[in-house]
Amino acid sequence: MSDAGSNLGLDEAALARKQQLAENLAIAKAAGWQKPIPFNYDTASGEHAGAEETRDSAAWLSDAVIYAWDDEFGEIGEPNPELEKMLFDDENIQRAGGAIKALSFDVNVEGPERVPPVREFNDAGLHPAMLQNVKLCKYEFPTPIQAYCIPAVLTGHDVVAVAQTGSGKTAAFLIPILSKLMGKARQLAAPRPNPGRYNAATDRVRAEPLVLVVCPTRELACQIFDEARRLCYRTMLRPAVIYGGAPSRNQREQLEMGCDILIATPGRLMDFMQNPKLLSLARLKFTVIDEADELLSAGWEEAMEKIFQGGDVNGDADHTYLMFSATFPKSARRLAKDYMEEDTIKIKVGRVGSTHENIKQQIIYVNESEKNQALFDLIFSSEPQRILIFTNSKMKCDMVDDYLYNKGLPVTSIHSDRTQREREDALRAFRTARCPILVATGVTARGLDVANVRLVVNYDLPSTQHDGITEYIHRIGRTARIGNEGRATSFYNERNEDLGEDLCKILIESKQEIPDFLEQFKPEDPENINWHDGTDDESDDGLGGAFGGDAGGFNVDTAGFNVDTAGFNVDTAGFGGDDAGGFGGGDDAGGFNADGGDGDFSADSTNKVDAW
Ligand SMILES: Nc1ncnc2c1ncn2[C@@H]1O[C@H](COP(=O)(O)OP(=O)(O)OP(=O)(O)O)[C@@H](O)[C@H]1O
Repeated sequence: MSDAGSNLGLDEAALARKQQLAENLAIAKAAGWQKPIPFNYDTASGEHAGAEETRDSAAWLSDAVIYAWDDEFGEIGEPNPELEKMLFDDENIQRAGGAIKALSFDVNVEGPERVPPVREFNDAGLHPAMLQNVKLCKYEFPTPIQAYCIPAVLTGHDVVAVAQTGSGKTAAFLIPILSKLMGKARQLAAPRPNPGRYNAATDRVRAEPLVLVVCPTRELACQIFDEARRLCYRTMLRPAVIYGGAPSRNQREQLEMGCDILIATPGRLMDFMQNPKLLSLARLKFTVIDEADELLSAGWEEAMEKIFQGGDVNGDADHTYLMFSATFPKSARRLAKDYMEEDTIKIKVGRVGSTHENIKQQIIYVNESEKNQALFDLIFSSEPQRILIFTNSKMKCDMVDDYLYNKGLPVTSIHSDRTQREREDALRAFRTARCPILVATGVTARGLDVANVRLVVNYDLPSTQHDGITEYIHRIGRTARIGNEGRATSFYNERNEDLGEDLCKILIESKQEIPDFLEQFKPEDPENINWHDGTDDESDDGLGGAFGGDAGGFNVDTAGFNVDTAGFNVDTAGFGGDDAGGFGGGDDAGGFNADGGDGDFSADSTNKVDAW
């Protein structure tokens, strides 16, 4: 065939593709989907444009604006209406939904002293600035994990806390920690230039944070930073975030202005820890390990060692450690014990690794070769909505993205081979619904909090070799957050039989329908499920059995619990006021008894009621 002939062939094929795309676009449009926005990799990738050059068009998340404190301010800084609007009134912020009751589980607390739950933020003894910020966030009531974590942090003991996805764990640690520091920031914080008159040439300082929050993914780090920006509003506490993939220079510049709350991914943290002129951890009062079971799993050992006892990390007893997650398999719990104090307070909401009924889970049988069509049918079976689709490999992720794009749908994708610029842009497009469909690998499963994700699709179910049911719980937890409702549809076939049993158990536990093809995996006694990962096995979990069945620890009956009559006095409980530094709030709170009794607390008591 001549060159001209082959060109003609190509042109025809290209023309046919164009026509097909136009037809697909028309179908998608008729179904209500907006036009897809192609992602321009040429201009956005680091190689072509250079990370620094694209800064003005799309700032790195680490450069997001924080409240500018002025040393002339009194206890609480002047309001900044523009920033306030940006931080608290963004239409894309997640808001609590009406189905909040589903997050109500038995709360099991174990520790050396009584932890009196707080039913209202007003009663939690929070610093006035924190209380204001909580109101601006539109948080009306503490979630169960917050109700117990706020007072638990007050006791000064280490804390391990486990609660379902989307139940407000980030605020559960940030609110008490930051509130506590607000009353003492002037004494505790390292000297730093007055931000109002900062001169980068002469005023740079070493960052000496009081709080370190470590989490496994960059996206999650930025999200925690966002929450910290909100909760530090109008205070002198300066949050900063450091994470891989984005230019170190920007992050270094932020640290050089001073930093009280450092949110970090482990790799970048270790890099920066090597430069003692830039970062010192000697002042740390709190270290939080978020998604702790992930960070305690293989691959992160070196980072964890350094964070717990490396370099100049404050090794004094006034340094409190906290660990949080929605899942905590037994293997991770054993490791956690090596790092935590003996008298750690352990809080679990419901069964460790469980999920809630607000997620309507559906498992459908789909052969590998039919998955694209099944996905198409699923997407078009309901109104346009925000959808998150998980695949097990980067290649599949790209393939599904291309497939949906060619079907005329507004889709984008994210995985670990993408540059950080691409990752941030994809997530921004998803958050703002410019691209309401996001295809992702597991990298984004943990922690991601995007408002209004109505449907999660497991195009591939996670294999048991890659965290199986634990990853499933985190993935489906991207929908139905904080009292909202959502659906999680998973494509199942014979390749997923390894997951069948656990899947079946989760469906039973969360009162979902069991499809026929999973009947074979039904446990003999559905009322009494045995979780092989040890979540219901309290023996030898390294944490004193705290995360086992009901017999370990105690259940506090919050239904019959009345803060006022129970004699709990917030003023003496430690937070706020002049005495804000007295982390011995637990001493006073120790006399508190949830049943209004004599305060003779016993860790074995099993007063059972539900929270929230
Ligand atoms: N008390 C509250 N009232 C209303 N909304 C809240 C409250 N506390 C937190 N939120 C919001 O709930 C959402 C989910 O919180 P968060 O991301 O901390 O959940 P999580 O428990 O850490 O979930 P995951 O396990 O998936 O990481 C966030 O958007 C947060 O702003």
